[in-house]
Amino acid sequence: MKIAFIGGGNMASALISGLAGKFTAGSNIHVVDPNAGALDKLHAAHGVTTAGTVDAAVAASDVVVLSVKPQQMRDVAASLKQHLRSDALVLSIAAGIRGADLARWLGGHAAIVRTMPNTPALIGRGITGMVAMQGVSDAQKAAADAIMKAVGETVWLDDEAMIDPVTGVSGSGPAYVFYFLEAMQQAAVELGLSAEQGRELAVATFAGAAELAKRSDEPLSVLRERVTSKGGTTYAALTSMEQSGVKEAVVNAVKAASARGRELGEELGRD
Ligand SMILES: NC(=O)C1=CN([C@@H]2O[C@H](COP(=O)(O)OP(=O)(O)OC[C@H]3O[C@@H](n4cnc5c(N)ncnc54)[C@H](OP(=O)(O)O)[C@@H]3O)[C@@H](O)[C@H]2O)C=CC1
Ligand SMILES: O=C(O)[C@@H]1CCC=N1
Repeated sequence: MKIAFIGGGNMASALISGLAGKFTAGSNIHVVDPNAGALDKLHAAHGVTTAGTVDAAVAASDVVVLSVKPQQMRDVAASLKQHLRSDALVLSIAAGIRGADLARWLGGHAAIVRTMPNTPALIGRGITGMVAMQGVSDAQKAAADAIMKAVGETVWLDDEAMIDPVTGVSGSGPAYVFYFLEAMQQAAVELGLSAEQGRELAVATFAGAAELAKRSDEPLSVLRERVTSKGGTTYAALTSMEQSGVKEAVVNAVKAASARGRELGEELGRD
């Protein structure tokens, strides 16, 4: 399977790192991006072929992943449409951009799967929300699933509108985790530990707790309560978080990301 990426930035690089040499040989992956330095790095790391603009290798690809910023998508689609094979599967990873708009910009191309991956794909631990537009065959749906499963888990959605909530939870989610880790590290340092110790303790705690939650069938609240001894240290911390409105702030943040996804689609889809 030949896969072309249009846009070789952060998320494309994470996907390519997860796919090259595992799902398919790096030489089966072609990356188009105007930044020569980024292309050189991807070529050196994974043996992918590269180009500065859409070219014949894109036209020869079975799958074309659209991995430019949402604001760049309309122009990219316009420059891509005359090169796109009618049977090529298009995977869009862009936040917001609606399938119908993309199909129109691509001159009525039918086979489009909208996806919302996340950067842990880099280490095969991503999770991708996916929705197939009408016109995607079962074989193409299976191919899209196989590509994204090669870099982690997949969750298929029936309703395209649900891709915005997925963006809010898991697409943007790694940034919230890193933000929380930064706060835990800062607290560790303020309490006298070194930055390295703070990072090690915080990261191991997050990874361990997340893995425990993944392997458990119990409600998350039960797992939390097991850490929380009556009148103890965790109780003191959680009471402080409640008083500071941490849960509400997180809920509002996820909703803000989801709303921004919907807004981007509306803004950028307008003719
Ligand atoms: N980062 C993430 O965690 C996630 C991102 N996404 C989605 O992935 C997409 C890319 O995001 P991200 O990787 O963060 O963004 P980046 O800006 O890192 O990557 C986009 C790349 O596309 C390049 N580009 C611009 N115009 C063209 C063109 N005409 N042809 C080919 N390449 C072009 C950009 O170059 P230049 O910088 O010079 O413009 C840049 O290198 C977005 O749509 C985003 O919504 C989805 C899930 C998670
Ligand atoms: O911040 C963004 O818009 C992209 C989409 C999800 C993660 N990063």
